[in-house]
Amino acid sequence: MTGRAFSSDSISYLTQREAAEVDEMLMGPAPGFSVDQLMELAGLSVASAVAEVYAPAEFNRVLAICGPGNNGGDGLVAARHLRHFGYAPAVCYPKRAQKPLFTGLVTQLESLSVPFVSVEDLLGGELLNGFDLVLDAMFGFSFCGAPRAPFDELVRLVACLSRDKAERDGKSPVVVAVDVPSGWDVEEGDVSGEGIKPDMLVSLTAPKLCAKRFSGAHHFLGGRFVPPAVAEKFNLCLPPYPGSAMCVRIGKAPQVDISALRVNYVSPELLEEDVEPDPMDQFRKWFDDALAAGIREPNAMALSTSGKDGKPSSRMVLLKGVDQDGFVWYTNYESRKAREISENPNAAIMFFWDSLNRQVRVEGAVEKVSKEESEQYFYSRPRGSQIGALVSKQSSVIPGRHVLAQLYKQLEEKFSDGSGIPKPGNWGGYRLKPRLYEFWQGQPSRLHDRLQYTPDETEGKKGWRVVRLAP
Ligand SMILES: NC(=O)C1=CN([C@@H]2O[C@H](COP(=O)(O)OP(=O)(O)OC[C@H]3O[C@@H](n4cnc5c(N)ncnc54)[C@H](OP(=O)(O)O)[C@@H]3O)[C@@H](O)[C@H]2O)[C@@H](O)CC1
Ligand SMILES: Cc1cc2nc3c(=O)[nH]c(=O)nc-3n(C[C@H](O)[C@H](O)[C@H](O)COP(=O)(O)O)c2cc1C
Ligand SMILES: Cc1ncc(COP(=O)(O)O)c(C=O)c1O
Ligand SMILES: [K+]
Repeated sequence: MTGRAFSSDSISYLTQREAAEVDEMLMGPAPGFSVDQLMELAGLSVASAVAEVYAPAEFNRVLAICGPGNNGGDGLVAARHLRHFGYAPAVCYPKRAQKPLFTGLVTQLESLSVPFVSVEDLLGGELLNGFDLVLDAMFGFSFCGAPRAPFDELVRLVACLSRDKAERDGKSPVVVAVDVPSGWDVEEGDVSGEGIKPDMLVSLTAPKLCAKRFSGAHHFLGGRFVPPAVAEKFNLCLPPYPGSAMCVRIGKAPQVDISALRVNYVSPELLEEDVEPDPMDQFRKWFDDALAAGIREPNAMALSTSGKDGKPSSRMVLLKGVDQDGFVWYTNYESRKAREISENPNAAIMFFWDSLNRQVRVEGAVEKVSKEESEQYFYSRPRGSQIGALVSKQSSVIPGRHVLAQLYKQLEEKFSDGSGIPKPGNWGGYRLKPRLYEFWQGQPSRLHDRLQYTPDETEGKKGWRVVRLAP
């Protein structure tokens, strides 16, 4: 019934030879990829990984240093995607490959007005300090020996950069290595001690052995194109990519200073004259915005209740209906929340729509929905969830997961003829009838917009009064 989480200890690392063999197979008769395809996906995954860690607002000026082989090609592709992501990349590409694939990549960058800088420009002065991020795409898994000119100087320059970081003013660029940190032995790592010391490594296809020696903060895997046949042939154990992501973090979780975690919200102004007179209409508008923004489960809301002891408790529930009478969700009528609601009908719900910088608070009294309404919803649920509702004595203490699995199996067998699963008597909906709403939208310097609605009656006509609250 359940899958086990991927353990980063079990991930495969490739020798230099295996890396070349995987490459060869990928471009062999089956699966028959072209180098252009793989390079495009590799470069896109590098750009995605960079964007996941280093936001364009803070790390805007990127220098991609590109080598003579395919690692350099990945750098050219990544620079193009970074440009589209809102970065301002420049490229240093001293030994240009003459194949159409590479000349095309250069033309594409030129057509985006991405500047090319020379080695002399970089070596000559402080130019490197003008960048926020250096992308090392000099050498990948075919590197061997010591870097030859002009890359010897470039590797030295980037290596100094990372080495001296502690002594500089903290403004020197971060370094992101593509597949293999340049100057490193593909298997043994930085044996000469003269390789670069990246802050981030994006391994492609599968990490190479040298990645075991990587001690920077961020290790990602990209190159989401390995078909099962190739993975099986090379016995590759690779982590799953989340959702539609082009990259996945494979290193340790980043160390962060929790107190420094903050986002400066920037949104359009939320003005009194722009909101709907009826807060339910305003809620629907914002809910539609949340749907359009692709927020996962925009109907997830925090529900706070408190029983007769006055001690509040909160949990998430899913909004399953909204109409002029209020907000509906479904649950177990013998759960903790149900007990608290039976003792005190006053409750609060809250939505937070992260990518929109929006929060909605609603307060009011709660009552059960009719049995018919609960039944109608119950029978619309997936069969598994219906059985789940029968299985779970919500909020009661149970000895272990096995109890749930056992009962689930029994009930599955009991109803294996496909007959309808009856709604348990202790399962149903609640409706919160609003008497207060607050629409919050995040703004810079914590000077957020807050518009609060409370019921109002003017000249016998029922409506809502809107006031602005200090943030
Ligand atoms: N399926 C995959 O795996 C995918 C792989 N992809 C990417 O391809 C990368 C491998 O590319 P690659 O084979 O072209 O080799 P790479 O490492 O770029 O360098 C070779 C060049 O460097 C040169 N060179 C070597 N040593 C040198 C030295 N000491 N000093 C100076 N130069 C030296 C060498 O010149 P040569 O020695 O032949 O004269 C040659 O020109 C891989 O890491 C990944 O990024 C993705 O695009 C897609 C999927
Ligand atoms: C996103 C999300 C949605 C949830 N939706 C519901 C729901 O609609 N109904 C429900 O009973 N529990 C839901 N749960 C589980 C509750 O948070 C909670 O664990 C459960 O209702 C027991 O709470 P209680 O012991 O306070 O009554 C959800 C949890 C999450 C994270
Ligand atoms: C225990 C429980 N009941 C009910 C729900 C409500 O959602 P659905 O009816 O879609 O299962 C959830 C959602 O997470 C839940 O966890
Ligand atoms: K590299």
